[in-house]
Amino acid sequence: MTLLEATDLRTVYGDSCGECVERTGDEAGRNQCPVCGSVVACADVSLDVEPGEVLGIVGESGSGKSSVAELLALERNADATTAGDVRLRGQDGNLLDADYETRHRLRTGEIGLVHQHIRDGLNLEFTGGGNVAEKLLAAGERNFGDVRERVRDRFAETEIPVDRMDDPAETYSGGMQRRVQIARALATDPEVVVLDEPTTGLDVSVQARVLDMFRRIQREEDVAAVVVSHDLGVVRLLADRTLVMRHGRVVETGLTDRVMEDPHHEYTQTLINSVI
Ligand SMILES: Nc1ncnc2c1ncn2[C@@H]1O[C@H](COP(=O)(O)OP(=O)(O)OP(=O)(O)O)[C@@H](O)[C@H]1O
Repeated sequence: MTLLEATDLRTVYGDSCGECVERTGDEAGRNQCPVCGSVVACADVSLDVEPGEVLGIVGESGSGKSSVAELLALERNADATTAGDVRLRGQDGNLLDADYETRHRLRTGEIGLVHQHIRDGLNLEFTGGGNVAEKLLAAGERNFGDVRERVRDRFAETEIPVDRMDDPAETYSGGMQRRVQIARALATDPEVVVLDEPTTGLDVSVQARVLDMFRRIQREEDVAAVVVSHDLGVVRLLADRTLVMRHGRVVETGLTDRVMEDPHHEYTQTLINSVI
């Protein structure tokens, strides 16, 4: 049974004139409405994630990936800017319409998010361990000893030196901060984690180690994930299925191996050729 299902996700920045969606997208070759200037960050985006599956979302900068990630991670609710339907197995109704408390509960318990920018995902003045503990406390854990034990386990699993647990996160290297973010996202054993550009700001050798670490944990714990990246290599390494975005629309979707080896859409072909 599908774990996470999203239908017709849409985010439009600006006072939409009503023609924005039909005047933008892949065929129109732009994401900005020529009539009113609104930016259609994403529209008509539908996807599903099976339990334990990794879905990749790839596309160039500005193609709408983070906008989709924000909606999937329940960072936003339906408002004048956004629309769509997000459902999680075992939960009632469209979660974009859910009240604040329900979304907060799901964000602390069932859906983890690794933000693109460290500053959005971590409080750098807190200790590294405190950043992970905060998530457990928000989810209702009250026993200090259990919280510390859990943080220690997550540090070990994400390969952060446990003896740095009580140091401020701002004293960590970029790779360690990214690992803390992943440890935090996984702290409460969520059903699904959304990783938005997990390699941003890391040099290549650190990127590879962080991705290998995530892949190992993802497989061991069988947690589902949505991995958003402009980097085909990241998606190729992690994702079972891949969705390609351009100008706020999905232009191709399929098994990652198929998309990489036999891309159907001209844009996907260009993306792949630019890497080879
Ligand atoms: N707050 C905002 N106000 C206006 N436009 C925005 C806002 N946030 C994003 N956009 C625009 O929406 C479009 C999609 O942005 P989004 O961040 O979702 O793309 P992306 O594929 O994740 O790119 P990147 O990897 O560079 O973040 C872009 O054209 C962007 O400029």
